[in-house]
Amino acid sequence: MVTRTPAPGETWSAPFTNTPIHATVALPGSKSLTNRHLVLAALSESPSRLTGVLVSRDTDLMIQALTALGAAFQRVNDDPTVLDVTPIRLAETTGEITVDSGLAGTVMRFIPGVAAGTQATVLVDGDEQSYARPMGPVIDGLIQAGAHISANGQDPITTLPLTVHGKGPVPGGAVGIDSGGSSQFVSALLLVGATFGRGLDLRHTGEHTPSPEHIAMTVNVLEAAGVRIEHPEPNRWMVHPGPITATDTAVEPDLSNAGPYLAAAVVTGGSVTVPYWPQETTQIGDRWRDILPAFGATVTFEPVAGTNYGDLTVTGTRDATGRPIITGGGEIADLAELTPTTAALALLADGPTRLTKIGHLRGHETDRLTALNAEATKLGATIEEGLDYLAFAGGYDLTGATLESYADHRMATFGAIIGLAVEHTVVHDIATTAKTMPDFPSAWTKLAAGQRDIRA
Ligand SMILES: O=C(O)C1=C[C@@H](OP(=O)(O)O)[C@@H](O)[C@H](O)C1
Ligand SMILES: C=C(OP(=O)(O)O)C(=O)O
Repeated sequence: MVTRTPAPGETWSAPFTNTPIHATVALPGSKSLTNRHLVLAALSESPSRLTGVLVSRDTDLMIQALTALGAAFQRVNDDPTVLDVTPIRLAETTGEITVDSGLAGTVMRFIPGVAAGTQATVLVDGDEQSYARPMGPVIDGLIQAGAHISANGQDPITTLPLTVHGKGPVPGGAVGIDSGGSSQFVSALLLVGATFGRGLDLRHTGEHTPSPEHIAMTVNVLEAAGVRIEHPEPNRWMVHPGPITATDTAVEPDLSNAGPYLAAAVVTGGSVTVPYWPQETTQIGDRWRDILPAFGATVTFEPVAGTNYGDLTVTGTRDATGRPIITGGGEIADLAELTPTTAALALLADGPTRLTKIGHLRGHETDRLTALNAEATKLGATIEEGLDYLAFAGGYDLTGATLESYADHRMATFGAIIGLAVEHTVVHDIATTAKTMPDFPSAWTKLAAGQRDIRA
């Protein structure tokens, strides 16, 4: 099947089907793991090889940023998913450098700490929309640790663009920040803590830390790279100073991006299998195993003996007439980046769903609570938007509409899921999925057309 990739900004008629989808979908590498491994490989004492690297806008931006700071990435056999990484020599990185973060939270939050240890002046900028994303606590934390950062007179610094004045190893020590706005503030500091002279004793001073899975992921990859890190009490992490020794690593498939494909099984009453699903993982996307049954789906897992992976299969339910049955999801908390996909299911469900503890999503690629409310209204649904929750009554009679993406890959895939079940749904700027899944429009079109083997 020939499918044309829509250009940025183009509208895209989301494919609709009333035939149950049955497919196996092979997913590319995890964005969150790829960008953590890239940073640690670049800060490592010795070279390493990464396989299963995600090729997307966010990961390209990370590679470009680390290259600008002195790392080198060599494709093996011309394969962009296999990279040999030559680390940065921080003391030899000098001059004036500009880093483009695009709209990537991982780049804008993780790079300033790396830049602080160089001898260069590093301007960290991004898309205009990135200026709305919170940066304050991570910059404050780096300054507390002794880094030198300025931002055109902003005091305190709260947003991009900003300039890091690298002056060699950051002294480090005790740091306290409120990471309620994003788990990436904690992750960013932990990732570079071992390069600080005294290491890092980090406390989160606020109440709620969003996305605890992503912090666990950071701790996990640091430990795999030989960094000693302690978590003596909730909201406190101690990183010992010392070398980072990244090893050759295979990146797990992106379980968050599995979401829309698995949701396709639920909304059509079909079944979708994702191979290479890790048996043990820190990815938040592993929560689909619990979330999708709440909407009435069945989830099975077939481990592949002797490996850390297996086949995860999600099967939707249909009534006697063949109509897909989606039950209300009930109350689900702390979904972070899984929220837009889950919201699509909640809009298509017969019963109520309440998504709570998602207030910090107002600082994601767009204000996702406002965006989901606006797009639900266009489809004919009335939902309740609280400061940090969304409530869906369910049983809506949705009508097709032109949905906005807001430069947000997950709002674009939200539109695609709705379109599978609601005829005449159009998604504006589906190409924004390139942030983490450049092949999404063509893979989704093939899926909807009944192709059984999909490479996403
Ligand atoms: O560290 C990471 O890789 C991420 C952390 C989370 O950020 P928040 O804690 O801001 O939700 C998540 O939503 C984002 O997609 C990726
Ligand atoms: C919040 C997200 O991304 P970022 O890494 O840019 O924060 C996301 O992918 O849903």
